[in-house]
Amino acid sequence: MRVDVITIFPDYFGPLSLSLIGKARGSGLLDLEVHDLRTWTSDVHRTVDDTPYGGGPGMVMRPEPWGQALDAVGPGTLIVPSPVGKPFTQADAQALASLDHLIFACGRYEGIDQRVIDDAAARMPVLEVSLGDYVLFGGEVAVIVIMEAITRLLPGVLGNADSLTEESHAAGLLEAPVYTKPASWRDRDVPDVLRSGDHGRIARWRRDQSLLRTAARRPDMMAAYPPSSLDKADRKT
Ligand SMILES: COc1ccc(Cn2ccc3ccc(-c4cc(N)[nH]n4)cc32)cc1
Repeated sequence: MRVDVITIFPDYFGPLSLSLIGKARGSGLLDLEVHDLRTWTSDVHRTVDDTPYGGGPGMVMRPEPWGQALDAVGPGTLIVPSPVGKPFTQADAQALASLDHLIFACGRYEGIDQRVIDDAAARMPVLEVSLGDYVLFGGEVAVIVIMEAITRLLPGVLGNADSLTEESHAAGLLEAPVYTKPASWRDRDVPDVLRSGDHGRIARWRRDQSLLRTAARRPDMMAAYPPSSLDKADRKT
């Protein structure tokens, strides 16, 4: 997978050289390049922002540098983190993980001139995505989160591919609690079922825990939970 990131803060992406993403880059599974948007400015001050038409607080990112940057690195699938974007989901991560070329546009200030998005959409798929109902300073942190969600789905990145097949978020539920040694810690014991060796019982316990957690913490996920995936044992009689 080829990924181009365009930003005015390239140093924000140091974390993408670490851990499993760093290994994926080193092994060639992920070909990632970070570009400084100011590369495509032409004035002595390398200006990337200007005052908003119609007035209002803050500054807006100018269209010219963005247009030239996207011309240079595109075409590909353009992902623009934004407070007004579609909520980013695991399904989105799975869909994006199957693509060949992603381009991330990291906005700052009050955002990017809308004409940049409209012009790009005329020649490549564009997704404006939100990470949640809170406001960040810019798109960089969102890109790091999205890149983690996508990269862990790339074949060969996670040593234990089972982690993905059993992932409950992909199945529409929250994960069950996890435990490791010691069996007893500060007078708190690991649930006996997890030490029973009875894999069928363990699977049912984990499923029940996932359903309980999802019902308690994410009624929205519970409401959307596909009844077709309920085992007979889970169906309400
Ligand atoms: C319209 O009001 C605002 C517009 C922009 C901003 C700051 N800002 C600039 C670019 C940018 C990119 C993504 C995000 C973001 C994404 C999520 N889920 N929260 N915040 C924030 C961003 C603040 C407020």
